[in-house]
Amino acid sequence: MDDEQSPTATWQAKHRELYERATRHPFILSIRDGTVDFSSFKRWLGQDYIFVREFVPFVFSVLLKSWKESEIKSDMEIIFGGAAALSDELSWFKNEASKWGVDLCGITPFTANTEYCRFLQSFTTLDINYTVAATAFWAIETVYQESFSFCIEGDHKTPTELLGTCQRWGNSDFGQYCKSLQQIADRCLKKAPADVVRMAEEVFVSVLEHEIEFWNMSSSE
Ligand SMILES: Cc1ncc(CO)c(N)n1
Repeated sequence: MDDEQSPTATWQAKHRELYERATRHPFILSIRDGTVDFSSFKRWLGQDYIFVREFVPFVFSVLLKSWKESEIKSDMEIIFGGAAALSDELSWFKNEASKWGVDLCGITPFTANTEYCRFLQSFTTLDINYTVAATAFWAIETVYQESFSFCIEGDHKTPTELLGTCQRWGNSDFGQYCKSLQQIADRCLKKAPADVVRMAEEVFVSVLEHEIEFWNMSSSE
């Protein structure tokens, strides 16, 4: 991919510090170096289950926008692939939670989670256009991909019990899927008017901030 032509790659470079705080968070580094506190992991697991449940209507709203607004048929198929995988993902959370003794029914979302979920909900209205929603979708998935792939590459000391979790988002198929989402976002952004591009950049920054708060919430007592 030609980075100079990619608005999303430009933003990754422009907001590098924030981007690294989201994708190389101390919580992720602690998984990779094996010092992670398992009670933090369990907190993350329960909170992320709540998040993914809210992510379902968000992803379907992006799907609906792609069906209405995109001229490229493959967009809908890529997004539908992501949407369809969420059913399996929710089952994975339930299975993982029972392995760790986390009761998913008794979980109350923390503030950072509630705020992130409210942010997701704000995209489901029809006045948010496809370009902005697709940018948010790409950013949300990519933070997890870059974070968890880092835990399984190089000479990591990721605890065996956490390898499945890291592979779920860190595997190369998920990486390829994120690249497809990036191509969708870039193609839309290149022909979008300036105010839409500006809004998409703000959304990208907001996603990074929400992701950092989500990791903070998971790793703090
Ligand atoms: C907080 C958060 N961000 C991104 C993803 C990726 O789907 C997730 N599961 N949770």
